[in-house]
Amino acid sequence: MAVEETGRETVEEINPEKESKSGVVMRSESLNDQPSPRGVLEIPVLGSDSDASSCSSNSSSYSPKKPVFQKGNRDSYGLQWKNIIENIKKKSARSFSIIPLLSSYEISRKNLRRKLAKLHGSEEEDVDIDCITVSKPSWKNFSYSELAAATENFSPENLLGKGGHAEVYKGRLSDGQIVAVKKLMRNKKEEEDRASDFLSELGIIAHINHPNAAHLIGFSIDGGLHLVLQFSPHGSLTSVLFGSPECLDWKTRFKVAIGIAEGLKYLHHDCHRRIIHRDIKASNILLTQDYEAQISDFGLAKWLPENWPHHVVHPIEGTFGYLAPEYFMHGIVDEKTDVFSFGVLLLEILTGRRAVDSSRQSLVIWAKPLLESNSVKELVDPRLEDNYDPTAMKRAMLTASMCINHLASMRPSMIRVTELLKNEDGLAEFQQKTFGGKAVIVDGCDLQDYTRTSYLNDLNRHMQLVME
Ligand SMILES: Nc1ncnc2c1ncn2[C@@H]1O[C@H](COP(=O)(O)OP(=O)(O)OP(=O)(O)O)[C@@H](O)[C@H]1O
Repeated sequence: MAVEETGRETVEEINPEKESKSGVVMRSESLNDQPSPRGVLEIPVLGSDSDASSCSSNSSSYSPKKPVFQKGNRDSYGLQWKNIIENIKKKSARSFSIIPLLSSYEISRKNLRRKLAKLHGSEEEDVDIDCITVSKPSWKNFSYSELAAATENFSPENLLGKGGHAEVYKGRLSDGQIVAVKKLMRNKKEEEDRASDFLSELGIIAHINHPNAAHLIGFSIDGGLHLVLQFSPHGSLTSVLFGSPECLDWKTRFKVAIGIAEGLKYLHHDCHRRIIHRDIKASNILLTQDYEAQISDFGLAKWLPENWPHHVVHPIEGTFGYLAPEYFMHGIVDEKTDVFSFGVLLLEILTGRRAVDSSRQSLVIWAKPLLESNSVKELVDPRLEDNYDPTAMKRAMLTASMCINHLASMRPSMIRVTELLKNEDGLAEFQQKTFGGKAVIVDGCDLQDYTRTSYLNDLNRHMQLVME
């Protein structure tokens, strides 16, 4: 069953993002580091299932766990979640001029009840969603004054970064903890849409718990919408990879690549409902003190119930250069959309080149022939010189090749990607054979499909549309 989702048709047009004739909301953030606003949220406020699913792990010793559905147990977590929603509803009623949240809340509860009934194979009326709670540590509900004090009144000196719909400030809480405060900006977007975006991001980020995913500390709905996140001292991968005169060494690059792969594997395979991030890119990868990669910015993320092979969304949002062909051509969203973006990100890590360079050349288009001819030296970031592990580099190149396959079905799952990168099953299954002097990957990839130029044609056509 494919689920067609037609989000609101409003699209912001703030440079460098623009809506193409094909109805695609594009970001060209790799051209510069301008904000990349987004226009639409497709996840219903509460019917997003976000209140009914959980994925947890212990960050010190991670072991994926399925969520615990506890019927009839209105414990603190259930109440807390309910209170958040109620609070935002109240705030919305007070400070937002338009309040469809109340009605959409009821509709979403209905949706959730229906979906759960389907999953449980029971009648809709039988499912009591009020009683579905999950075990999870609590997050703090901050007041505006606490966050203002922590960030010195959101002073520009504490500004860590600015995205399309948020400003992120460094802050010190009263107990001394250093945090990142993500403040949703008031832009062209309707207030109600921002509240929905906030709930959607909160709903997902609050339910994930993995060393390679951003960690939520709390939130605030006082004086604006804020997420309080663990602070990442090295900022984003963009700044470390492209914005620093120092060359990121190979070992760290490879560790970051594996971390992102592990984080995506967790989102796709270890959560009760699969989570598709939809905006995997270098600026959404944060780095901890010891360069552990953390996937952040779940503003576009979507839940995908087990019996839904994919979503079909419109309009299409994302960042130019990272989008899979089936997504930008047809709006199809599933795990393989993220796998493609991961492939592009992996190429950025290997080559030191951006997904789209200053002359608007796509990294995928540039790298494909080099990957096919196994031209390691031409492909690898020249700043690395010869300081890399050639075997690991080869594995990474092969993995990237597979991830950017234009056919979604040919791309590996993130489980396979982590195995490949970590060489868990050796390179045997994944050898190269030489055909007419060309090295070609033969890991289940159809040779003809792999070497077809249709992706390049699609991408070129798409690029023309976007740039028009
Ligand atoms: N926890 C954090 N620690 C340190 N820096 C952070 C943190 N979170 C975000 N940042 C910085 O702020 C920038 C913007 O954050 P984020 O991507 O969440 O905003 P956004 O508006 O959602 O972006 P987008 O345009 O992708 O939607 C990041 O690229 C990063 O540089």
